[in-house]
Amino acid sequence: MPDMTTTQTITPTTTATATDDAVSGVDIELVGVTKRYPGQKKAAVEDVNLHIPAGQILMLVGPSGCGKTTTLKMINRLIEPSSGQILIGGEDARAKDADELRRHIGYVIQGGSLFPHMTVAANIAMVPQMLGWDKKRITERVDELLDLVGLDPARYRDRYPRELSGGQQQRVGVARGLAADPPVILMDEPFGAVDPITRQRLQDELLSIQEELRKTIVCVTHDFDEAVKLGDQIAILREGGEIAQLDTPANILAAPANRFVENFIGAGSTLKQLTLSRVGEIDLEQTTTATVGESGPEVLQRARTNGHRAVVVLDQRRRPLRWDWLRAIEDQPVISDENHDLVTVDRRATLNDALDTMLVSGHGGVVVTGRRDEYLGIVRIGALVNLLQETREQAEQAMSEAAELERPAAPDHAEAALAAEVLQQHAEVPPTAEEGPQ
Ligand SMILES: Nc1ncnc2c1ncn2[C@@H]1O[C@H](COP(=O)(O)OP(=O)(O)OP(=O)(O)O)[C@@H](O)[C@H]1O
Repeated sequence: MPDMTTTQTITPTTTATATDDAVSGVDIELVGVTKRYPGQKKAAVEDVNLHIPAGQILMLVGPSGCGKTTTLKMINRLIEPSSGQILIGGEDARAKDADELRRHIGYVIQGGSLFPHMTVAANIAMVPQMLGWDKKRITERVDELLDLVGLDPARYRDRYPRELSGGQQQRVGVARGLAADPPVILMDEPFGAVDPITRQRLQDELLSIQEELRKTIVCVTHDFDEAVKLGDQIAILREGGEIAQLDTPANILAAPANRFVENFIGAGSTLKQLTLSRVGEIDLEQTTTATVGESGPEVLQRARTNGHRAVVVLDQRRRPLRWDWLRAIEDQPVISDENHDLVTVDRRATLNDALDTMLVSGHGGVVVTGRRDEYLGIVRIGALVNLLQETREQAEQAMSEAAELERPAAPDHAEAALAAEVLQQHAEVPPTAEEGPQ
């Protein structure tokens, strides 16, 4: 048995232990793993020790060239380690046939990397086909997966990748990674090639899928916010695959282990705290809603009685269509079904995602949706300011405790004050003349 004393172990989080029954992932262990590329003097990855418990997401981040991809690809042996041991579910990965090993490890990369000459269904079905599944089982599985990643099977299964948007291709890539229900999924910059709003959606979807399936996921990203959002734990690597810090996102933000980590996290660690909280975790504000087809004057009266200056218009299935100022309602004898492509956020989005959307909204807030895109409420910048102020107070408390224990200092509270001020200003911006009510 190898010496495990120096292995960095990820402590299971509360969520991981709460529903252990549902975990379909298995443990991964890297023991003294080194990769030396031919002709290179220095090892790309040297003596890495990691233990990723079943059902958790580990995010690998670090500067370019530090060995993230090399570490990831050694797990499914797309890159052969020079030395060390890799255990997946307690079994030695290096003792297995590499092709066989890869059939039981999902692999998702940037852009989905779909085969252009194959339909969506054929792309997803690749591994199940290699595993010899029968046709009926494969067809059912393809449809089930398309549903899971939010694509209507009837509409998309026979399309070719060029007939899909970047985000849809990435969804198919995720479906393909999940196809044979592998316990382990490796992801290399999975959402790197899509626009920020689509990226948020894909991240939210991945979290929702993971809530259900509880795979063991190792994911490389350049985006520290993405690591904070998705990771149960984050490993920050420095050159040679050296682990500068391995911990939960909250702990890394609150107490960076060293100067390298501090620099890597960069400025704005207080604002990054917003990435730790989900929209669904805070009290949503309720505003007046109206349903398409309702009497405009009645809605107007209701909103005025409630003291609201705007109304969220919902379709018959309670999905938000637009956010009208009262002046717009005055022009509608009957509430119209006009769709303004309102940008909403899912309850699983982080407060940071919500802030991005709020800052471009004339309402200083954003509409929040839940299951099946149904309206849940709204969240305003003011609520985030309050949260940051609470975070600052907690940070101050932590700092005084840390000072006693001579631990590294927690987040910079001067920065929190500044951030809160900036947000306060945004919260106070009045609606523009055209948008403004009365
Ligand atoms: N096939 C190869 N042959 C030689 N050296 C390589 C090879 N692949 C990677 N390297 C080197 O190994 C080191 C680690 O590379 P790796 O791709 O794992 O880093 P990374 O952290 O994923 O980088 P990036 O964020 O830029 O993708 C780098 O110095 C790189 O130049």
